[in-house]
Amino acid sequence: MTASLTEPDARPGPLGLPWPATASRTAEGALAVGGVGVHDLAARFGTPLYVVDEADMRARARAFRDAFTAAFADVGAHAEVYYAGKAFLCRAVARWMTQEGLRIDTATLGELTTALSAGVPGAQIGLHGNNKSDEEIELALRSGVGRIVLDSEPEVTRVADAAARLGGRAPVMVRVTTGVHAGGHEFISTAHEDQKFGLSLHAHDGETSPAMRALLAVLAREELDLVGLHSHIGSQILDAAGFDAAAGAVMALRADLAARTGVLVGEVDLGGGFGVAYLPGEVELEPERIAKETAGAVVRAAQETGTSVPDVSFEPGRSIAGPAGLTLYTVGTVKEVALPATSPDGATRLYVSVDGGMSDNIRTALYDARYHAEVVGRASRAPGVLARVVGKHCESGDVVVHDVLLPGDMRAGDLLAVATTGAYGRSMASQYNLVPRPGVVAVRDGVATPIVRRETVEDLLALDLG
Ligand SMILES: Cc1ncc(COP(=O)(O)O)c(C=O)c1O
Ligand SMILES: N[C@@H](CCCC[NH3+])C(=O)O
Repeated sequence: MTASLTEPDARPGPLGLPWPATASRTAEGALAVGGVGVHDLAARFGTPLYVVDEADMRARARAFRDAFTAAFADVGAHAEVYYAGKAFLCRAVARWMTQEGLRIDTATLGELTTALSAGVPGAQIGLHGNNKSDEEIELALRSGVGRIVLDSEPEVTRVADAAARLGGRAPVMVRVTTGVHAGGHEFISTAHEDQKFGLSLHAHDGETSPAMRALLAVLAREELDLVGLHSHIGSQILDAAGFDAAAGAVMALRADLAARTGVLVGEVDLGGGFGVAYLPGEVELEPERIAKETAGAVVRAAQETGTSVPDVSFEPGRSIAGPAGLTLYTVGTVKEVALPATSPDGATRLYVSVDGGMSDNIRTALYDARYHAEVVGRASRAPGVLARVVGKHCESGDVVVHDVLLPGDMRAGDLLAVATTGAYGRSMASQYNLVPRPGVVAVRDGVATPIVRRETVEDLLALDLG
């Protein structure tokens, strides 16, 4: 049993983290988000349903933009924030982010096309990807994206050749692996990163690192404009120290390139990865704190390397979308399961099955992620019992919430919400067991607006060519 288990609390009033900012309990004990009650949402749109608190998501985007702009203006530099679309992207979200002054980071043809189709100007879009297709590179170039982040040496040639074919130039960044791998509370420094992204700063031949080789190759191609260096160290990071180390490593590479070639790269992107609160009592990495700490780190690195402070950019995804979203489910089977006598969790566990599962939230199965859930359709005075929220899939690992205290009087038909599912929920959803993916509804000022349609079994059959 985890230490973070808290007694279910259905008292009226605002809920606070990990719930969306506008979430509150009505006097009857039901949850409302964005001024819309969960019974209305379930009746109008069905369950499972992803619900996004639009005001919260916009406010989070603004908070990062404002914090980075202010912290870097203080040290004479310009900062841009790219919303990482992989967390959750649809046209409405792309428009919200653009209206709040953010740019959009994309990583595939689908994300790039969605951002463009929302009306985001190409110049405000970045394209990532460790295995970009020709189609992705060409669309990026044709739509005039602000930057293509190169992830390997062959890609230098591929993007330059594509630009030459199209008769234009390509603004590029080079993504480096700094040896800092961060995630959760931990970060470990390693000389090599045994993973697929980016170009190592470590010189295997003792002379020129893959990152430096790629940079020299970029400078040798007249179709390429080297606009920046890029580093992304991990995700769900709650400590600024990893960014400090990464900034130092990237700034050292920037100084080294300048010493070798006279080219001082204008921008450094330190990626995303800012952690959020998934459970009651957890804290998130505050925008002001991470902005001030990274600005300090970049200035220190500039002083140490005797170079100017570059412009910077960041790519938060989870910290903008995650806490603004929840998933609403209807409870089905409720089963009390006897635990082995040796179990530290007590005599029984209540298995609460919901009408979705690992197809709408794979993070629990994939990363052993922890979530918080509450009964949100009613108040209950029943004492909390140790429960596990599971889905409807044919898999014993189909768990949505490992451990949570739920009222002992849980029953079929109850509405249950899982908090902090706004990032990497819908965007990583599957149709496992031919379960159609849930839709997404934005709630704001008492109005619910569907922004992604729920799939139907007919949609699935339409893909099936018989
Ligand atoms: C290159 C890059 N940028 C940004 C992000 C967004 O990360 P997060 O959602 O943790 O902020 C990721 C994902 O980890 C990424 O790979
Ligand atoms: N999808 C992951 C994060 C990966 C971020 C992409 N580089 C998650 O749900 O936590």
